[in-house]
Amino acid sequence: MGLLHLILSYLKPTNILIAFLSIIFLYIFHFYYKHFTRINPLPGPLPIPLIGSFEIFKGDIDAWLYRLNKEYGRDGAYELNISGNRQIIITRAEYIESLLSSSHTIRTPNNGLLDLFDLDKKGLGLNHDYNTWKFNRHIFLQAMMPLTNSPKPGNFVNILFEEMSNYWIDLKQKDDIIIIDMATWIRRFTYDFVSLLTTEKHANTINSHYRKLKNEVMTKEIIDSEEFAECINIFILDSQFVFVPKLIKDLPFIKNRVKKLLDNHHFFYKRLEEIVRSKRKEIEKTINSNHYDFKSKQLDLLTSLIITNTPYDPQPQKNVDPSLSRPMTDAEIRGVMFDAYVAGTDTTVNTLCFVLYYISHNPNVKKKLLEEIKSVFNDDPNRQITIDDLEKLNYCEAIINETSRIRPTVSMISRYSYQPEEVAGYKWPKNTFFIMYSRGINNNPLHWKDPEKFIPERFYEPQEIEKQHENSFLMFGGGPRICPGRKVAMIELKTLIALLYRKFDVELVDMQAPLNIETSTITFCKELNIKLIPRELKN
Ligand code: HEM
Repeated sequence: MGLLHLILSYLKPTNILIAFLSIIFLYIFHFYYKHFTRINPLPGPLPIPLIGSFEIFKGDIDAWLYRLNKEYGRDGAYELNISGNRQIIITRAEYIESLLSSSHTIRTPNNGLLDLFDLDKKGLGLNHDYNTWKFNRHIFLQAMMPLTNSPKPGNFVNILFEEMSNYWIDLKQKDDIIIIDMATWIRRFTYDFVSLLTTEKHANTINSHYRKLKNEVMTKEIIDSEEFAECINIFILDSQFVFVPKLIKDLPFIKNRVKKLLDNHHFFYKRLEEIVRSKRKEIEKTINSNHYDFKSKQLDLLTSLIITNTPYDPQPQKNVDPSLSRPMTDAEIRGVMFDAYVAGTDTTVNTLCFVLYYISHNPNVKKKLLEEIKSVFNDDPNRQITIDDLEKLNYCEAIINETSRIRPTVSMISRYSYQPEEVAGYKWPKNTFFIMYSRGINNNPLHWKDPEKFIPERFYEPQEIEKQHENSFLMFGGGPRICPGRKVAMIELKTLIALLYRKFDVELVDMQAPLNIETSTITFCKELNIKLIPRELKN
């Protein structure tokens, strides 16, 4: 009692203030001492204690990284401090070889708020736990493969495009010109596409957007779909808040953003759980009716995820690691479904918007694309596009690649090392966080001649392809965590581009306007106003 009394009698406001300032001073001293004595100092901006840099909260992180790339990235590596964590940014193809090897399976350290969002050991994209990631990835690939090799993804694109383009035609303005915000329409398109791919249920968000523009009545089902699609958008736009250090999550300007993201996330998970439960019931009903035939049917992704490694699995795996041979639980399925929606929607939307932007600014490229489309569909410009057609659309694919080289939607691909190793000519201790800055690598003049020029021939002419450094183009990442949706994405994009240019003449409304973008974890096209003129009405 006596000691406590003594301490309290000393606790005057000035003493508290001095103690507080001393702690802050010690923290700052320790922070900069660690910074200036760090191993392998690389060039980069001076960090601010705790925060690292305010730029991360300001919007377009990629524009900032690209500026830093020009200032500090000359030798192929620079460094940043984001939210108190040192990050090594690699901007040269030859330095990322080891990061793409099989020993690199972890994308992020387990810090920030991953556990609060129940993402630390769930799904694929943000899962940092090797064993759960390995199991999820194995089952996801097993479920995805038959779907990717089937005509289904292409058929879904044909069906949805038919629906969407009919709405566009109905929205024609004077002189038969249609003006639309392509980013908004395609965002709905990809959401309906992923819904069909994963559950074979039409989510009707293309329809809801049309109804909204026409001021038509919305059904409850359509409003529900809209809400679900919107929560994907919210997550993608604000996802950097998942990485906020726990220590600062309650600061005034961060707390509300974290809360909003968390509420959105709970809603997202709840809806995914309902989708999984309802599909499971549907499957059980089919099994109980004794009319099931999972072998001859091309299954949707969710059905495959549910029945893999059960007695109803149409393609049971032989000689697999026993830890991979059990069925998934509903929580595990929810985790990978979350990834299919988050990783499989906006990446495609943004890539498509960037493709349209670059084609419009390069009339020679557009001419060559139209010639290719004409040569493939000369027989019938209105028929469905098939897998065989896609194999002939090589220039179209080269345009997609060149667009993703110059303006990737995923520009930061991270790896976290759990063992010491050599990267970019330096020996790094374990627990180092690396970012393969794909926009920097894709635009590095050491790998690409005139990198700022849009030249799809780089990916079309065999002699040009031969010249490329193996890792100088990172559209889908690489190594064990390479994008598992890359084939589906290419099918979706090629089919969509061919359908669009076959049916419409496509022009930008404002040729002077730069791309309207913002980067959180991916670069997001906020709006792209396009003028469409139905082809049969031209000339
Ligand atoms: C143009 C479209 C797309 C682009 C540019 C893209 C790009 C990427 C990139 C760069 C990565 C990181 C790879 C790495 O770390 O090495 C990734 C991961 C991933 N992507 Fe895609 N992606 C696209 C479409 C899709 C689609 C359609 C799906 C699924 C339906 C998908 C599902 C995933 C998943 C689940 C991961 C995490 C994989 C893991 O951590 O194991 N992506 N994607």
